[in-house]
Amino acid sequence: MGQSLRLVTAWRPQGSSRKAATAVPSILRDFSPVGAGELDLLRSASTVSAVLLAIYVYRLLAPSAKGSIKQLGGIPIITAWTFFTKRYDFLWGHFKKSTDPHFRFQVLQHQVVALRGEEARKAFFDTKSLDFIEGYKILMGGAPRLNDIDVSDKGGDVPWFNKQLLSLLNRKRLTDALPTLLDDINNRMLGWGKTGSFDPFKNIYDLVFQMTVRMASCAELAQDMEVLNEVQKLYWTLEKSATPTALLLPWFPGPAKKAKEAATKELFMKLYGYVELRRNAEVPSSDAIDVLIGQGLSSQEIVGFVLGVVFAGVINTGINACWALVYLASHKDWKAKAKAEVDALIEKHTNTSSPEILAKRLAAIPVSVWDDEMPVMEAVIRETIRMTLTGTALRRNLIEELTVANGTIQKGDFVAYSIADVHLNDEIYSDPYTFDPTRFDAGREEDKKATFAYMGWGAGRHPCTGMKVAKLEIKVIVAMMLAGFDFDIVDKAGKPMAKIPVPDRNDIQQSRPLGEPCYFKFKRIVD
Ligand code: HEM
Repeated sequence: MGQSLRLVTAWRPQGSSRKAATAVPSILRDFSPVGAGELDLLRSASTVSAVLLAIYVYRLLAPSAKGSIKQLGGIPIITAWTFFTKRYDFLWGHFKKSTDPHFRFQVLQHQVVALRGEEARKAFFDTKSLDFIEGYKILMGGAPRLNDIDVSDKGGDVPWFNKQLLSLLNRKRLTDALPTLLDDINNRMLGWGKTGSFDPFKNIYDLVFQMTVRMASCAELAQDMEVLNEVQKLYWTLEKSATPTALLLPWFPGPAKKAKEAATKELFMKLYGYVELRRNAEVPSSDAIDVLIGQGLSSQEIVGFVLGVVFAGVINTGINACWALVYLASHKDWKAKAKAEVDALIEKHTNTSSPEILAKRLAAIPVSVWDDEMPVMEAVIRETIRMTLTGTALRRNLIEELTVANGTIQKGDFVAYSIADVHLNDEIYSDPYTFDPTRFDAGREEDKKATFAYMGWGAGRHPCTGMKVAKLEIKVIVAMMLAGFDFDIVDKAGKPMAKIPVPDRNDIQQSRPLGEPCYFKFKRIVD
């Protein structure tokens, strides 16, 4: 096990490593169920042992019988533990050992099939029998389940959730929300002072949290900083309660389960209070909670919906707002291009000689322009998401036995697809670890090289329904930073970073930089 972990840690899923896996010595070493010292012993053992070893290795290397998917050996609880603690290394470490498009392993009583390759990807995202909610519920955790606190929950009804989301996040509503979102950002930024430094993985997440709550709930909650901070704390308690123990032994009455239930209850009660407050208000507002009340939803349904938006939105939008800024700060040419784009729009859509603050001037740029007339920002966000979104999509096969890439997926099996399989694949993206937004330009279009080669917003049966609001939030945060501040990326000592930060691909929750943390040293240049 130790040896396999070392191999795992050193690996990165570039196409070349897959090719390397076909070289005989590497295969022998990787597939060997014994350590190097033990192999030496075996080499000097009797002919009988050598023959037995040869048969054993042959059986491991021989093509699988039709329909069978190789099963990982080892102790299921240890396999499962690594799947939860270092998911990226776990999946790619095992893929490295073979050229197969799949392998199978056990997580307690559950069977999980990991897939890779174009055929598998297409099946994964297009097949009806592979259920989205069931996949994430058990193998991901995090999001609260109201059923756990004896409250009926529509959270598992994705079409219902999407319908509410689309009714709330249309262009008209985003237009109405834009000035308030920019005010929220500005107020937070005023709190940073005129010069200083901050951890983007704290301050930018705080911003995104407030913006997400603003879009999904009501003004009373979004602007009460004290309650908002409490809600945010509960949110992170829940995100972090998805410990291996809590996921593997959900019935176990340990501290993680207790903390999760207490946080779910408290969060539910707080949000419920705001829904009731709005229900009893004399004058309805245009905030999300009021719209949902107007549509006849019960208070429980509204709380479930608000929680759904927060859990679907905060992490992804937060991660990508942070990394877009980190990549821009690390690539001065792109930072200059993106800033020029924002400055040109301010120039075009606002009166630059007016004394209005930057947030007000940015709010005067129509949402249609934010959506459609920012090619540099679009490419930066697209490339940022390609580089950061390398986590694992999950499904559960609920309806019927399936054959995918010649392997049988039984009814009840879980299925895992690591998005790194496309996003960091050097047969699709040249030099995939380098930030290069021009890879999407006409003439190159690397994201069109294979089926579902770009998975940034999902594909097939479950495309992201929050894309528009997420992009708008990232763009306004980045625009406020570019137009309002001089900022540089620095290390803890305030010195320029020695290397461009890389996301920790095992950090499922926050995708913080691997190794040394980074900070932004800033100076406010436009109020
Ligand atoms: C930069 C931010 C975001 C990124 C990169 C992102 C990415 C994705 C991806 C890759 C999927 C597909 C997952 C899968 O197939 O397993 C997805 C689905 C989804 N996303 Fe997002 N997302 C973002 C923000 C948001 C926000 C802000 C919301 C809600 C307000 C949201 C709501 C959803 C929902 C509801 C689905 C499932 C849709 C369905 O099953 O029909 N996302 N997202």
